[in-house]
Amino acid sequence: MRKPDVKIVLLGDMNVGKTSLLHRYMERRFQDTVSTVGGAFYLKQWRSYNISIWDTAGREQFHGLGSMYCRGAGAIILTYDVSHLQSLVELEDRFLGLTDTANTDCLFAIVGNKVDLTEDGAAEDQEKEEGSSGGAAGSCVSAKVPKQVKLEDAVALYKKILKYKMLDEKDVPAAEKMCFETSAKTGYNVDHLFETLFDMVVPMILRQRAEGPVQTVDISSYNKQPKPMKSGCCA
Ligand SMILES: Nc1nc2c(ncn2[C@@H]2O[C@H](COP(=O)(O)OP(=O)(O)OP(=O)(O)O)[C@@H](O)[C@H]2O)c(=O)[nH]1
Ligand SMILES: [Mg+2]
Repeated sequence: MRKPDVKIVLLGDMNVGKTSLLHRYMERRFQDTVSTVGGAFYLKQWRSYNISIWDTAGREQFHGLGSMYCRGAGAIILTYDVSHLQSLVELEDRFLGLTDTANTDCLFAIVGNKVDLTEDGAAEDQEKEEGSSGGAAGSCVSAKVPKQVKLEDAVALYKKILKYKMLDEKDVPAAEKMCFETSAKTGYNVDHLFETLFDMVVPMILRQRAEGPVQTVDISSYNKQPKPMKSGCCA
C-alpha cells in the first residue's frame, strides 16, 4: 500500500453527512449510507502526494475513538448540518477536544453540509451536472427548511478554535477561507472543499520532507559488539 504523506480527518455529529461528502468526492455520486461504525479511510493521490482521508463515526458510542483518529492529522474537517443548530454546538462541546492529538500546525476547516435542504437555494444548480444515484438522493423534490446555522456562526466557531489552540489569526488561514457550505447531495462546493485543503497541506508535506524522517536509533547498523570483560568483576 502507498504510504500517506498527510492525514485529513472528518469529524462531526452523526447524520451530518461526513460519509456522504467523502463518497461524493471520491466516487462522484450520492448514495445511501449506513451510520459509520468506528472509522474508514480513503487514499487519494493529489498531484504526486498521497493523502489519507479518514471518515469517523459521529455516534456517541464511538466518541472515544475520535482522538485516536486525529493523531498526527494535518487537517481536520469539522462538519455540521446547516439545518440543525445542535450539530454546530456539538463541534465545540464534543469534538474540538478530540483534536488535541493532531499536529501542532493542523489546519481546521468548518463545513456546513446539506445546504440543498435550506431555503437558501445555493446548492441547486450543480445537482443535474453531478447526478444522483437514486436511493436517499432520489429525484423527489424535498420541502425546504429555514437555515438554522449561518456562515457567520461557523466563522465565529473558527475564531473560538484559534483561541482554544492559542493561535494568532495572522498565522493561520483566514476564517472566511476555512468555512464552507456544501451539499453532498448535489455536489455543491464539495470538490472546492477538498481541493482547497489538499493545496494547503502540500507545503506541510514539503516541510516534513525537508526536515527528514524522525530521528530514530537504527540498532541494525550498530554492529560493534562490546568487548567481553576479562574479569567477572564490575568497575
Ligand atoms: N439532503 C441532503 N442529505 C444528505 C446530505 N448529506 C448526507 N445526507 C443524508 O444524511 C444522512 C446521513 O448521512 P451520512 O453521510 O451517513 O452521515 P454521517 O455524518 O456519516 O453519519 P455517521 O456515520 O453516523 O457519523 C443520510 O440519509 C444521507 O443521505 C446532503 O448534502 N443533503
Ligand atoms: Mg458516516
